[in-house]
Amino acid sequence: MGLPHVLAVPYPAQGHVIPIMEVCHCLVDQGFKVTFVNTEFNHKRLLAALSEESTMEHIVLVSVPDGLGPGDDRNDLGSLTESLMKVMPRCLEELIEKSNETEDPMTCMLVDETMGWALEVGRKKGLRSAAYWPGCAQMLATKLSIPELVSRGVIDGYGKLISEHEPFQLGPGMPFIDEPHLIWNLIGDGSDGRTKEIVFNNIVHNNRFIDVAEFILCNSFKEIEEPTFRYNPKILPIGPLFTGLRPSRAVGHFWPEDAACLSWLDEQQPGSVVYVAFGSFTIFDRLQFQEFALGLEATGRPFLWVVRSDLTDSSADVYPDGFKERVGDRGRIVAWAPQQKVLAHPSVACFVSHCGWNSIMEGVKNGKLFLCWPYFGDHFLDQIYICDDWKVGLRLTPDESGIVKREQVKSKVEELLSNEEMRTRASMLKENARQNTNEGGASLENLKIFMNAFKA
Ligand SMILES: O=c1ccn([C@@H]2O[C@H](COP(=O)(O)OP(=O)(O)O[C@H]3O[C@H](CO)[C@@H](O)[C@H](O)[C@H]3O)[C@@H](O)[C@H]2O)c(=O)[nH]1
Repeated sequence: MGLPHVLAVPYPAQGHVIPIMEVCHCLVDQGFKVTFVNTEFNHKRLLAALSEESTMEHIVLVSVPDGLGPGDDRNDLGSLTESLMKVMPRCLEELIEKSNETEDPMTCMLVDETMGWALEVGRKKGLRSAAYWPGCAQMLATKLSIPELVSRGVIDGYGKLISEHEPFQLGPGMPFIDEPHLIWNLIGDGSDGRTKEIVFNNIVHNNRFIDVAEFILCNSFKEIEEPTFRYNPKILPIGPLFTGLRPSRAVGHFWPEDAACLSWLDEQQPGSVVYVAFGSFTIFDRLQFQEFALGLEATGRPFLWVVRSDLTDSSADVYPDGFKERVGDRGRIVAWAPQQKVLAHPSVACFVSHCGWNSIMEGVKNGKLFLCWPYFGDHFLDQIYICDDWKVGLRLTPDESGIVKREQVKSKVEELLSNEEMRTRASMLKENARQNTNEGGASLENLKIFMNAFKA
């Protein structure tokens, strides 16, 4: 008999490809072969960003079209989602059929929950499957509870809160959710004003297939979302994921990592550096970007700042006059960092973050404090967890002109770094995270249950 063979299908976004790739490395360690499907667009980026040292042993990278044209906006998540649903099912079927002619035919699928329809492809082709959700469990539980919320009279059949100004709780102890925090309202409304509707309909559509999945996995752990795991025990936490720390494992970056910043971190004092990164989607306008730069300068602290090539809406040199000369070697700016390694570095004191869930898990497992600056989507809910529930971070809040001013950046960094209670709580979370992924830990046990089942 051939190797157990997984077809891994992430949603085509950086925050989805990385964690699914991490799970795939765990599967490879357990003797699985993996075929990892990217869209053609992302496949090219991923190959171009691979470093020479990193390996993808037993992971075969393949690509399929996303159905969009060469110049189309792939950050328009509504049209991307719609297009994928049209073109990808047939491509996946073909991949499965082709593998049936090899020594190791595909035996199971690991599907991004956002693309639940792919579970149906697997079912038709006789594959076992697991769904993976890269955000917080609470958000997944909300998505899966749409029929319950409709029958409880909380939302209508279009996802609108019936009592608009009354936040609701999905289950006891879970965070309160109001209209703007419903996941289908979080992504904006795209250029044609249809994104909310597309996302809501897509969730309802996906929910029809979730029962096909034998496992629903997510990158979280028991202690940080206990009420949610009680409310929906089908959601199995396997986090925080950790492959990104193994030196030679490629985790699927879309941009080449600037590894030299690790040597720069080695030269800094322990617990001194402000690390700033806003994930793969966030965009700043020029004015806010400059104001923030001046805020970092005003902290007087060493900082490592990820400025992606597309972080600002301006192609010109956007830094304030004389900024780079004034901060000199105290400030290190990179286009893409090896973030997991950066957050594990003892020189890093805190993380100024957009609150993407992967970034949060990476910060939490390293005991870091957060300065939260949510951008869109789940970031606002994640911020509530950090600041109000776990109490390991503070908010950066735009003033009445919609700008986070430099004085606020400076004062919040100081307030954060002088807060001993927060530091103690962050260390406790780090310890919880470690226990979960150590031998005998709940997350590791869940991961093993899933892997052993699919190996059989
Ligand atoms: O310089 C960098 C910056 C980021 N990363 C990595 O990129 C990933 C970014 O993921 P995340 O922090 O979740 O942010 P987004 O890329 O914005 O992720 C999208 O996907 C996530 C999972 O669904 C959601 O939680 C976010 O809201 C959504 O924006 C993380 O693994 C980071 O380690 C790097 O390696 N280097």
